[in-house]
Amino acid sequence: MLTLIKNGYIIDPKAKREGIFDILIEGDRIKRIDSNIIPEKSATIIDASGKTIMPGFIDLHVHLREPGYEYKETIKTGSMAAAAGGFTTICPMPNTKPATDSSEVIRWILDRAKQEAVVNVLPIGAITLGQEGLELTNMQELFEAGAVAVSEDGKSVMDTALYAEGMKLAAGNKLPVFAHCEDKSLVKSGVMNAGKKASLLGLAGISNAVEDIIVARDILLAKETGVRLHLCHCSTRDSVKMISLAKEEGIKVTGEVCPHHFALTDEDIPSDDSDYKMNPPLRSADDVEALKEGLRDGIIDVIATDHAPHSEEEKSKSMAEAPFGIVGLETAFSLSVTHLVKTGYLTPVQLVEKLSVNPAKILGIDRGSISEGCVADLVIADFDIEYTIDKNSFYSKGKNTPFHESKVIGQILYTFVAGKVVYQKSRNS
Ligand SMILES: NC(=O)N[C@@H](CC(=O)O)C(=O)O
Ligand SMILES: [Zn+2]
Ligand SMILES: [Zn+2]
Repeated sequence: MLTLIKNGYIIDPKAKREGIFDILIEGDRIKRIDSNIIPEKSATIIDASGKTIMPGFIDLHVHLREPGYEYKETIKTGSMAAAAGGFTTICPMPNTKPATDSSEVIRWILDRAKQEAVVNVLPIGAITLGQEGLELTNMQELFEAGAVAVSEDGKSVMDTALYAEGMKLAAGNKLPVFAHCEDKSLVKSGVMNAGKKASLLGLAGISNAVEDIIVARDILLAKETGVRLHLCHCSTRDSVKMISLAKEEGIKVTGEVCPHHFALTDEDIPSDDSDYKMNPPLRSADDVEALKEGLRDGIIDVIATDHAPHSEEEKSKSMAEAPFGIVGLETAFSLSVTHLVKTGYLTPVQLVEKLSVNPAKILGIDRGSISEGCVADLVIADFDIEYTIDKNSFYSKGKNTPFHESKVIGQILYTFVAGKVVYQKSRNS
């Protein structure tokens, strides 16, 4: 099986290739990259003139909800949403039911993904049993079963001594720790950023200190234990500052920002609407500016979605009652192009670094490039097309997004995983 993608503009920072080329795909691999390829055998031809070709995106932070919460999302539907968003590899967090805290659950997810997923699924194991914060998981067992990282996402490990022990075990097994930073004792009943807007809406606030205190703690623990620390969904100016300081000191820390945190501020929350409720919350304009500058300056390494689907019934409740989380896989690229590339914060090359090259590096996987001989995980996108986001067109079961009917720029046209088209934009979407 041959596929020839003609005249696309390749952006591949890892291979230092940028320009218009043809790509010949044979089976699951990239066979040739050159100008004007004429295949020996008959090939399916895709005209990519005027379009951009990038290595497939890698999302370090998704919630696929399986096992246990299949009414919110399944590995199958989550993977289809990923494909539609240009993501060819996704890492599901362990807050499932049961939690991903044993080799059995890791193997079950991998098995299910092999049968049903249209993209690569690399699971993240829990740090404590049942994510209860009391007893560490067997990280060697998780690693051997296929976990690519450990995390307690959904909450922090609040017992600092236990966490330090966990970090040492993770480091010993070459597993990075993906940290959700939230001091539970400070949150109380908070549902949105503490500030003027929260007071105006009469809702309880979540201060920046809730995140910043644990970011500081976790960086210090990483310094002491030598673990590779990846900070999930950073939302505050001080998180960016602390990551910058830690990097200057040579501590092995990386940072991630989610599209909603750079696309919206707390002032954009129109009313008591739980489609604007996520953890951490939408922050102030000053924080948003710091996140965008952090991305621009290379302090923030990764854009990840924290795709967190919930049912319509759950999200029809008020801010105070509904669960935290919004979907993100199908809007991440457009929001990034609209709010980072078109506004001059990131070049398209830097965007590919944040969405593909750096995540691959953090996972230590052989992805994030489209060179000859590589597995053909790639996307074809249009950086200039304008469209209106429609949540009803999502492949995800979750429709919980604050971006429904938002006008954005940039769209995914094709997604290839191992040489196969797993998503193709239909003419009227
Ligand atoms: N981000 C969220 O608001 N929710 C996530 C949990 C998490 O990422 O902490 C979820 O699992 O729903
Ligand atoms: Zn989290
Ligand atoms: Zn999460």
